[in-house]
Amino acid sequence: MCAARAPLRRRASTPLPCAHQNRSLATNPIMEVCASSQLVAETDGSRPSDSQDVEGTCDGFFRVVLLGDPGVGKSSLVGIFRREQDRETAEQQQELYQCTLTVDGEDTSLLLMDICEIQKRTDGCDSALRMGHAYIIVYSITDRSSFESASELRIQLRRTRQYENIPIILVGNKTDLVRSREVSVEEGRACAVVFDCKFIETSAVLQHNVQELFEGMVRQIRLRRDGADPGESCRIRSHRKESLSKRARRFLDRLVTRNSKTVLRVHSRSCHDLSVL
Ligand SMILES: Nc1nc2c(ncn2[C@@H]2O[C@H](COP(=O)(O)OP(=O)(O)OP(=O)(O)O)[C@@H](O)[C@H]2O)c(=O)[nH]1
Repeated sequence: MCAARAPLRRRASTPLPCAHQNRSLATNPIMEVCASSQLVAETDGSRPSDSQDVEGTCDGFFRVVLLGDPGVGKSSLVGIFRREQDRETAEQQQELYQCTLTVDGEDTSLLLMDICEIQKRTDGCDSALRMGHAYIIVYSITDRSSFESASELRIQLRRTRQYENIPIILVGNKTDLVRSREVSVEEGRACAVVFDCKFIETSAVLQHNVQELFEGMVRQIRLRRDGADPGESCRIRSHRKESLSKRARRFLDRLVTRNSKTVLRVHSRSCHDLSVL
């Protein structure tokens, strides 16, 4: 069904497809990509056109930005697309990777961007939140504070891209560390429902559900690209806009004050099914 093809693999040291020549680690990779991006939202918050939700790609690449606390496994998830020899000669900061996935018989090229840590030092993730066609927000199931950070990131993203229906997948990584689990599957799912995004748990170390994650992301991108009824999509968006902030804030408050034995009762809807909107 889905196969990662090696030839389009990207290393941070190789040129980006759209005129990002002369890149060095001393420069800011996000700003370089942003500079040529047709997708970057105006800094005054003006509304980008609907067609920019998942179109306007850079040379046919969909920019998928990975966000999340340090150490949750972003590089490890992206690293699964690296070939073995690349890992051996890995530079310290390889944050951009191209890969082409064949999903349901169609190729889709992704530019995976694990760059938030670098960006945090300069503008607190702001440009990373503006430039992605799609987002993967990662937390570690063994680290509750990373789960809370993921929720905060979702709110920030919502604020920054409020008029856009961008694909977002919340990822609970490190499921192999069963005994150290601090965040239950139900909490992850509940968070995704409240925050109106998709959800999956992975183990980068065991490569469990990693392919499903990236396949799912490709499907989410295509579902928006092929969007059925733009009118309906607009209505859904405006409804979401009205209610999400309040729901999200309430959920975060409950997270912070929750008793560890309390079960968050939120119906799962279809947040675990990455092949539907
Ligand atoms: N057991 C286990 N360890 C993992 C998993 N994913 C990542 N790790 C480990 O967690 C540590 C941090 O992983 P990274 O991939 O560097 O995390 P990161 O989110 O990219 O961290 P920053 O680069 O600091 O933002 C490494 O020691 C990884 O080997 C996983 O699924 N299971």
